[in-house]
Amino acid sequence: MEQIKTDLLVIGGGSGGLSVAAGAAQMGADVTLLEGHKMGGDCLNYGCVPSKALLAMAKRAHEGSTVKFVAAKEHVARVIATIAPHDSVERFEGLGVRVISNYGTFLSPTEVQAGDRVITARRIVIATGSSPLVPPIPGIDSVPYDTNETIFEQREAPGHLLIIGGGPIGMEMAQAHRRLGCEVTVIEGEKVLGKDDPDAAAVVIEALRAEGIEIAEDALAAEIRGQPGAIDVTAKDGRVFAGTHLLVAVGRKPNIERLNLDAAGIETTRAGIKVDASLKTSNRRVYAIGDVNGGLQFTHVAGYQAGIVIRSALFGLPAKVRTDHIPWATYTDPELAQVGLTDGQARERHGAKLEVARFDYAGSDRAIAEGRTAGFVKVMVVKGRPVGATIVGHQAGEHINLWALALANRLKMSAVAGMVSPYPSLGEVNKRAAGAYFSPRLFDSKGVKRVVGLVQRWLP
Ligand SMILES: Cc1cc2nc3c(=O)[nH]c(=O)nc-3n(C[C@H](O)[C@H](O)[C@H](O)COP(=O)(O)OP(=O)(O)OC[C@H]3O[C@@H](n4cnc5c(N)ncnc54)[C@H](O)[C@@H]3O)c2cc1C
Ligand SMILES: NC(=O)c1ccc[n+]([C@@H]2O[C@H](COP(=O)([O-])OP(=O)(O)OC[C@H]3O[C@@H](n4cnc5c(N)ncnc54)[C@H](O)[C@@H]3O)[C@@H](O)[C@H]2O)c1
Repeated sequence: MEQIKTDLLVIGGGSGGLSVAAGAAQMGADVTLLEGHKMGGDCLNYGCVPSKALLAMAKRAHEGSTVKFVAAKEHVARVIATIAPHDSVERFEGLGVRVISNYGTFLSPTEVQAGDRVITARRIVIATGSSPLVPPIPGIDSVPYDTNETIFEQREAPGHLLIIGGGPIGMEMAQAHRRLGCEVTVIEGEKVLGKDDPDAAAVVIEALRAEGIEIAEDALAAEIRGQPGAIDVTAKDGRVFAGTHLLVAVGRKPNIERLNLDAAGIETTRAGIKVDASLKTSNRRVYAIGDVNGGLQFTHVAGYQAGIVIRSALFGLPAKVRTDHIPWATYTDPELAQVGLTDGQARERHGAKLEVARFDYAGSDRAIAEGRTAGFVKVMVVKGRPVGATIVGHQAGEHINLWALALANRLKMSAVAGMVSPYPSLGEVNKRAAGAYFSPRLFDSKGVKRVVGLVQRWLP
């Protein structure tokens, strides 16, 4: 066995692991990175990148271009190949990282084996991500099915795609496939996009239904029967959904099987590896970031957590994660984006102190000009500061950036209201929402009217 001593060992070369490795190596640490499968992890190979590339082709088809299903999939492969060099072994070796293309397994609290090498590290970061959860629904193994790990490889268009799960993966894939000419049925056990504001989710659901997607809620998949090309999913309440192909998108499970965490004294919960606010596991020299710790499962969260670990592991500085400023977006058309608390969560937390400012896309001249009037901005405000924002509508994922900035820096509503937005930009919806917060104070106030009356009497 070859023995390696390193400052920082990173296990997993996806969104989180690559961010830690690149940052730490460029700051002068001796860094070793283990990746057992594909550099770039889920986001590049089976997640964000292929899903957005497929949605982009689907959008073109929806707008009238002729897009063959196979051509859309080739576009997906090209996009991955274009981005891949950025996450490649070569690039990371160029940054000074020792990359080992193998899976890591703990031998002890400070040693990890990868193939025929044993690595001892001062600090270890676990960033092994998550995998699709495939629940043991009776009959599931009797039919072929896809997950996010296989669907982007399929070159043949499904005639009728059944999707179990109406979360972000289910809804993005539903719209992409529908727009590329497939029949699509979404079978959701509870509520579609259930982690989001229900009024906002309703806007997405209505738009997708209008495009011909069948969406069934409160339809927990309980049994699957059939054969290749003819699949039936039966819901708990007896409803039967028939299709030709099946996609399972019902959530994630943490990638911990290969790690032998017991040998390292690392505790887990059902969601993933247990971490404290500084992302340390129950073994104080080991951190866990990204999907594997079972928190919010997004690429930008893995990247944010990488920064926290660098601060703590490289500089020995105290660093704690925040979650109150984390945004997310579902890239259906219309998009749905959130940062901070939803209306429901804010009401529960702040009660009567909560004020909700709302502006509808229908009031935006640009949205009218573009024919994109479905949607709204809702801002949850407590004592003059936003504590959450929900946007559903055209480019909501872009517009949420402003509120992400406001929440990250604890800005006041007056900061957004004081911004001058170019007219007629769609982003003006944010300023108008801030305006909606102040307008009752300005226009419905007897005090303001009295002051204006007085001043007008005395002004020359
Ligand atoms: C279809 C889909 C669409 C998505 N879209 C978005 C989106 O639009 N925006 C967004 O923010 N997020 C999106 N996500 C979520 C995003 O992909 C994840 O949150 C992100 O990839 C998590 O990063 P990570 O570093 O934790 O894990 P990953 O990126 O998955 O990386 C983990 C890596 O660790 C490797 N590994 C596992 N075990 C070991 C081991 N023992 N030793 C060595 N290596 C190991 C794996 O091979 C993998 O490469 C999407 C996910 C899916 C599935
Ligand atoms: N745009 C984005 O940022 C984006 C896109 C895709 C995925 N992601 C990330 O990946 C994660 C996983 O996505 P996901 O959509 O798989 O998971 P999810 O947990 O968000 O949604 C899964 C859905 O499946 C439903 N479900 C579970 N069991 C069921 C059953 N037996 N029958 C019918 N429905 C059932 C659940 O009620 C839930 O609504 C997301 O939470 C998110 O963190 C992000």
